[in-house]
Amino acid sequence: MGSMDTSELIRSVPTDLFLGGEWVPSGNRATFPVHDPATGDVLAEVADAAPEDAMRALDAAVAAGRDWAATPPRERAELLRTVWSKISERADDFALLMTLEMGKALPESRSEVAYGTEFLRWFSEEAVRIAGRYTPAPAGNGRILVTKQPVGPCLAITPWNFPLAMGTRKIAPALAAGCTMLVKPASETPLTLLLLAQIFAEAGLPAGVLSVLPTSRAGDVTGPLLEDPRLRKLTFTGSTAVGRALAEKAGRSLLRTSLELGGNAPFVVFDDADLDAAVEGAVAAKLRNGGEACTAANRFHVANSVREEFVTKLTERMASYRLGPGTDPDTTLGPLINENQKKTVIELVEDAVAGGARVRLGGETPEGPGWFYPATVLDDVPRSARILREEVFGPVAAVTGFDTEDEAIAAANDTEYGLAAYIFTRDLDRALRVSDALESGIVGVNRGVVSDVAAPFGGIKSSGVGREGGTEGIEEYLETKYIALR
Ligand SMILES: NC(=O)c1ccc[n+]([C@@H]2O[C@H](COP(=O)([O-])OP(=O)(O)OC[C@H]3O[C@@H](n4cnc5c(N)ncnc54)[C@H](O)[C@@H]3O)[C@@H](O)[C@H]2O)c1
Ligand SMILES: O=CCCC(=O)O
Repeated sequence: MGSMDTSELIRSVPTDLFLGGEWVPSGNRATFPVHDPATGDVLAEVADAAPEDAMRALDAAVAAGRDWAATPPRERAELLRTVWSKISERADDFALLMTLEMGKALPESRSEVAYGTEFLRWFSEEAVRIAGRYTPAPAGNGRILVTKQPVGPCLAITPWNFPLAMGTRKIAPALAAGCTMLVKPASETPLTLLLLAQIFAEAGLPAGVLSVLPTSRAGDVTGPLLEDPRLRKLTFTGSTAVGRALAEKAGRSLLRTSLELGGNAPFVVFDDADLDAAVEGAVAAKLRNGGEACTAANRFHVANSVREEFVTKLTERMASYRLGPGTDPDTTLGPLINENQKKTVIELVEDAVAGGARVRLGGETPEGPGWFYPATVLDDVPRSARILREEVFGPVAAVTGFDTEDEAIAAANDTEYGLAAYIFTRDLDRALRVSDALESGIVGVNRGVVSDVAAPFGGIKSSGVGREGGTEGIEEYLETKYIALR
């Protein structure tokens, strides 16, 4: 199928609930609007799932669970592979849809399609490699058989910033492992996962294995699920505040829980770094996804001896980014997701500047509709500035200086978060020493993009629990069973 234009695409994307394998039309039920961040206009009205819908979806997931778990891994793998190939054929439609509902520039959306679909292919390959072990008991009185079984029905709650990838990174390993899944997409960007559900249905996914439940009442809809003993796992990606609240609820039911939460990534440039490479890495780490990535470099700690040169070059590179509607072919930086996010970015910049930070680029909000904010560089950011502690989730680079390696490590670790960190140095010993000392789940050494479907992605401290992707990702959906043999 060829690519569609905007109105054709929006008309063709499902806006109903995908409940247990069936499309449930909005009918008399309420709908909620999805906005275009470039204009603030309503793009589509989507059926608003109610708590009863979620319970029906769970009934269906439980009913389908046994058969899906017993489906040969090769068949589960082939289904994921078919969906991977169907999305790849419709890559342009997925990219345009994400740009429309999330705002990011089209090249960013295209990268996300490539990244997001790859989880389907990767986990189609992992589905057939779920292994256990068989060993003699040390006392010689028996044998130990260890097997892996699917966890059971799972609930996934996903954010708006990567509307496809944050869904496929959960759905693909869950289905590969033999679990059934209910997904609640972010209310800002439900359309992408509804289109994905349509493709799963076309590919022949059995009823009940996957449900997609857009809703404007996230807490009301997911609350009863978390209390239902038939649900066996919660996997959440989103803010630390919401993750914490959900973990408390999940804890009451002792649910298996994976949390991919907020970040506050440090980007450390040592005096021996290749500065041009560091600037390229910095631009990627900062402006990928318009700065709205949990891995986004938030704080740039730069050796004072090279700081001025680094900041001058960074400013030059970030100035070349063109702010505009994501659908405009000349745009390299799209709008932020919504008014609230724009307010947060403005507030954090104002706070830093009030404390003495120097604006080297941007810092002024353009007039007109849409939630635009320009690429911004702040230097001399004071230690007290909120932007050094809070995730800005926008195209703002906050730079501070350091003199010694210990000082750089201490500054980098001075945060409650621990998702990604970046270091630039030509000294291998230093790279390994500092990587060991950084309190983060991921370290990028001389590179500004760390995400890879084949690598375990996840954080420590307030950035979460568990890993997605890699060979580790499927383990999150598997229980270990020990069978004691005589
Ligand atoms: N670590 C990661 O892999 C990762 C990836 C992407 C985004 N994030 C983080 O996500 C945040 C941005 O995403 P966001 O604004 O969508 O986060 P958010 O926490 O506001 O929302 C995430 C999801 O949780 C839902 N939600 C909100 N309140 C809820 C409640 N009371 N009960 C149940 N569900 C609820 C939302 O509707 C959405 O689907 C950032 O902090 C970012 O760092 C982390
Ligand atoms: O926003 C966080 C996810 C980013 C990624 O997976 O690369």
